[in-house]
Amino acid sequence: MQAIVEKLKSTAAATKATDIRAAFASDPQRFEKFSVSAEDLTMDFSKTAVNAEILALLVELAEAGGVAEKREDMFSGVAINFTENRAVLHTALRNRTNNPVLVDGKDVMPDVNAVLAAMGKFAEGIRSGSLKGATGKAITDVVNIGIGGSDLGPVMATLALAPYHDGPRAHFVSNIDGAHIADTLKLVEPETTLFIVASKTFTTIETMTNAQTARRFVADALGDDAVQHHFCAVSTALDKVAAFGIDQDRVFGFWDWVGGRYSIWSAIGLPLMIAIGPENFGHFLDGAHAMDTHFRTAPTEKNLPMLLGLIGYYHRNALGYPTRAILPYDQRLSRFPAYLQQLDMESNGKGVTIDGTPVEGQSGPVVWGEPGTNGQHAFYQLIHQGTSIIPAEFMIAANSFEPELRHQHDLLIANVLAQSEALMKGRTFEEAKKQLTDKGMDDRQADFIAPHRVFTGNRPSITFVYDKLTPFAFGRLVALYEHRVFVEGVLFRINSFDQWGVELGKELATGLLPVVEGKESAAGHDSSTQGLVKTLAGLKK
Ligand SMILES: O=P(O)(O)OC[C@H]1O[C@](O)(CO)[C@@H](O)[C@@H]1O
Repeated sequence: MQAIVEKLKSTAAATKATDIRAAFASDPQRFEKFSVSAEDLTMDFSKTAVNAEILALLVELAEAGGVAEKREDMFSGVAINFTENRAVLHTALRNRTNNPVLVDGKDVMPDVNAVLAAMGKFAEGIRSGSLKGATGKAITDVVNIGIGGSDLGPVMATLALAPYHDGPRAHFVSNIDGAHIADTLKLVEPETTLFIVASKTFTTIETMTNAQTARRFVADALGDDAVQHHFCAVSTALDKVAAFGIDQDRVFGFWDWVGGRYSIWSAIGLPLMIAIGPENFGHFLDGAHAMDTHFRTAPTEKNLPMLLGLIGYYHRNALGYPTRAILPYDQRLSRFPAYLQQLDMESNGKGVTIDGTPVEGQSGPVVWGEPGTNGQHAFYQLIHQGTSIIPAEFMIAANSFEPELRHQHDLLIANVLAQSEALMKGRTFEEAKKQLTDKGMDDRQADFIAPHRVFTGNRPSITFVYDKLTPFAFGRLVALYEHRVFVEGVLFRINSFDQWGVELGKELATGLLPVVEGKESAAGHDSSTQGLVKTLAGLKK
């Protein structure tokens, strides 16, 4: 692998691959050569430092890394999450062909389908008003209580598919900060609210604490007996849910082979299903399944997740770019960057390979972003003229849900195209100076000002274009990014499916609570922690 990385570096230098502007100038066919489509979804990577030689090396890299073999291991239920001895089968949750998927010799599809059917029945009951609250009133508000993968997927997806939202209002509470649940409870009435307690493990302190607060909210207003009518749960830990006191017929299970950050396709998607209905939820699964099939069958040079992952790896390890910006030109994808932060950084933010040795080179980049055009008026300055190169990933639909505002959508499209063009082309000193002198500035002053108006250009971006953000298109987009993370993880030679890096802080927080509450001394903690405990205690009212 390292040999191919070295070859990528030397080839990029020898072929001047990073001079993207020159590549466009010399090849009018560049877009045709370096873009791929699957149905209405097109990925344009012509504005990256890729040329025929680099592409050939990336294909070689995928082969050397054994990506195709690992991909089959994942789809066929091999326990590739070896540190937890688990298969990784979120793809089974959207396996719309229903072909058997075996885990330890047992087909998981009957269970998957049974939970999906139970979710559908429950969601329809809430949506139609046949499942009522304790006082006989229909449910008008659903509050999902979860964190990480038990929150980010549902909240991001419910927002993304807002045009399909015809069920009760949806709210999401995640933070242990009491402000989050307090502000949410002000918006809802106990009699007409359903709380979904969503936790894979059913031990997460944030979720359990918020769930207890919500339970008091219902019990104080309507009595203890009412609680069962206003709660349901989603978890893999059915025994723990029973101990919380939620009725068995209001519990929707999933399995340890579904990672938290890959769980939106499971019963964790219940708030989304209640919001948009089971049929649209099914289209969302269909879209992901279409991407799974594409990922599994398309040749590497035409395979969207493969190319996205290979270019991501190339950016990180051959070109040394430390971050990437996710820039959806779609307000409804405003939480997509946050969702991808967990998906990507919790999966690939590791420093140890599957052999237990340090990662050679770099693993996952910092992922960040905001929707356009808001980002343009905030941090794009740095992307265009800063000293770090930040590969940008743009996404835009050809059609919006507001045909009456077509002129606004055309403006949005013009903006996204302008950004990728500006990043690639830039503006030379001569061009900048001419603009100034054309406006009447004298030569000396123009020489002084022009350097500040130079854009180096050659800044890479990938643009995704699709028809419209339907449930199908959205499911396909999320699955595309999941598989990209997979491809990069294989190339980094890490286990993308555990998350031990979140444990230490959790353990220390548990130990620090009695110290913060003043029940135990801070002795034994470092002097900074002791000092902060003391300062906070001094301010405590
Ligand atoms: O669904 P749970 O078990 O409450 O976990 C929530 C989140 O916490 C994490 O374990 C990280 O702390 C995530 O991986 C997970 O999505």
